[in-house]
Parts: sequence; structure tokens; C-alpha cells
Amino acid sequence: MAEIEARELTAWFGSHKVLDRVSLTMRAGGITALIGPSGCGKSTFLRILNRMHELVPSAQLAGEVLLDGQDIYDPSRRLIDARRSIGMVFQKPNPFPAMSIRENVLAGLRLTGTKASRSTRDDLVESCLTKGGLWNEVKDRLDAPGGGLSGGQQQRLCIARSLAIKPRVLLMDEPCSALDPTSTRVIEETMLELAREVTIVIVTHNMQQAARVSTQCAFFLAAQGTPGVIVEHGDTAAMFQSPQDQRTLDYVNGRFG
Ligand SMILES: Nc1ncnc2c1ncn2[C@@H]1O[C@H](COP(=O)(O)OP(=O)(O)OP(=O)(O)O)[C@@H](O)[C@H]1O
Repeated sequence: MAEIEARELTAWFGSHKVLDRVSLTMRAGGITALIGPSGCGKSTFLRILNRMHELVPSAQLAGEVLLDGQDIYDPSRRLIDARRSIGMVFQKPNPFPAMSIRENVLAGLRLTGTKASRSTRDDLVESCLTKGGLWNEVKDRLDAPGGGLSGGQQQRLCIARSLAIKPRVLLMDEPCSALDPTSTRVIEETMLELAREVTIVIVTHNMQQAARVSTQCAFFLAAQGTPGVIVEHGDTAAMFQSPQDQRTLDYVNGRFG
């Protein structure tokens, strides 16, 4: 479990500045929800936290991201180390459809070149699927293809896959937006369990979800024609019950966005 801290992050796509000097500390062992209207830079911010922003050819960045005090963008640090420590789950479940459930969970080991014995791999498959809240549903069909699972099960498989390389931080970009309410509830329960051992940062448009699962919230906003900034951040209960800024109050009560 690690603290992750964004310091003065400014991001561009070409000449379009989309974030302006955004700073936020995401506490170890907590669940931080990033909320705000569409287009204010939440996903960009999240992707900066594990060096995915730089995959876009026109993307530029200024500022620092500290993982337990160490800048993941420091030139002496390898990209693979950042990706290994900071996992990501996307909006649309993206298991390898033809690969078995077992192989999906183990896929990250291959990518990172980690060697493990058969029994270690079996233990890892069971523990990751258990943590992902999927073990009981799939334990008798681990060799069936990942693509044969329901959408909610696929998303939990993706969570299990990201856990297999033992990340210290898990980033989740609207992980439930493609799921039904029951699957959403199961994923939320899974997140609350996972927060005991991994720091979670989640982008969500669902205010009830932010209120249910997060320990702290950051409210992003981009006024017309200006880059995104954090208007307010703090403990979730305070953000929902007594925010300091009128815009936060209006947003969390569904009055805009
Ligand atoms: N690959 C890209 N190339 C160019 N511009 C981009 C790219 N990705 C995002 N943007 C722009 O950056 C700004 C912030 O987008 P971002 O997706 O981070 O916002 P968001 O708050 O996550 O939105 P949403 O809630 O709709 O997902 C937007 O103006 C968007 O058009």
C-alpha cells in the first residue's frame, strides 16, 4: 500500500491545456474518488498517475507524481516499475477473450517476465480471484475462456488480473459504468475489501457510488475554455454534507454536470 501524490500537474494534448497545476495527495489505504463533469480532465489525471498519458503522441506533461515520495517520472526510473506498482482497470472490461480465466489472471506475470512454479501460480490464481470477488463463481471452470463470462464477471476478472502483479495502487476509470446495478454492487464490495491492501483511486460519475465507497473525494472542474482544476477536495463525508465551495454543493446534488 502506498501514498500517491500529484504535484502541480499540468497536461496538454498538443496546444490544448487540459489540466492546470493540479495537486492532490491520495492517501495510502484509502479510496479516493475523482468526480466532476465530463471533459474536466479526470481520466487524463488518472492516466498520468501510471504513465499512460505519454502513450498519446501529442501529450505533454509538467509536474511530478510521487509514489511514497519517489517521482515515477524520474528519468532513472523505469516505466515498467511504475506500471507494475500502479495497476489500472478500465471502463469497459477488457479480458483477453480467447484466453482462459486462469491465463487471464496470470497474463501480467508473462508481461513482466516473472517466473513462478505451477503451485505458486495456482495459489496466485485462487487468491487473486478471491480478492476480485470471483473465485466461487469460476473455481470449477478456470480453463474456460474469459470472454464467456458476464460483463460484471469480466470486470472482476480484470481486477483479479491487475492484482496478480501485486500493485500498491489500483486506478479505476469508471469501472462500473458498463455494468448493471447488481454487478456494480459486487464490484463496490470488492473495492471495499481490496482497500485493506491496495490504495485505490476511482473516477466515477455516480455520486452515490462516490459516497458509498470513497474515503476522500476531489472535485474537478473546467470552466468554459479553461483547463481542469481541482475546486475542492477532502474527506467524502465533508464533501457531500458541508462542502466549502458552492459549485461542489451544486455538483454533488446533481444540479449540473
Ligand atoms: N487522446 C486525446 N487527444 C486529444 N484530446 C484529448 C485526448 N483525451 C482527452 N482529451 C481532451 O482532454 C480533455 C479532458 O478529457 P478527459 O477524458 O480527461 O476528461 P474526463 O473528465 O475524464 O471526461 P469524462 O468524464 O467524459 O470521461 C477533454 O477536453 C478531452 O477532449
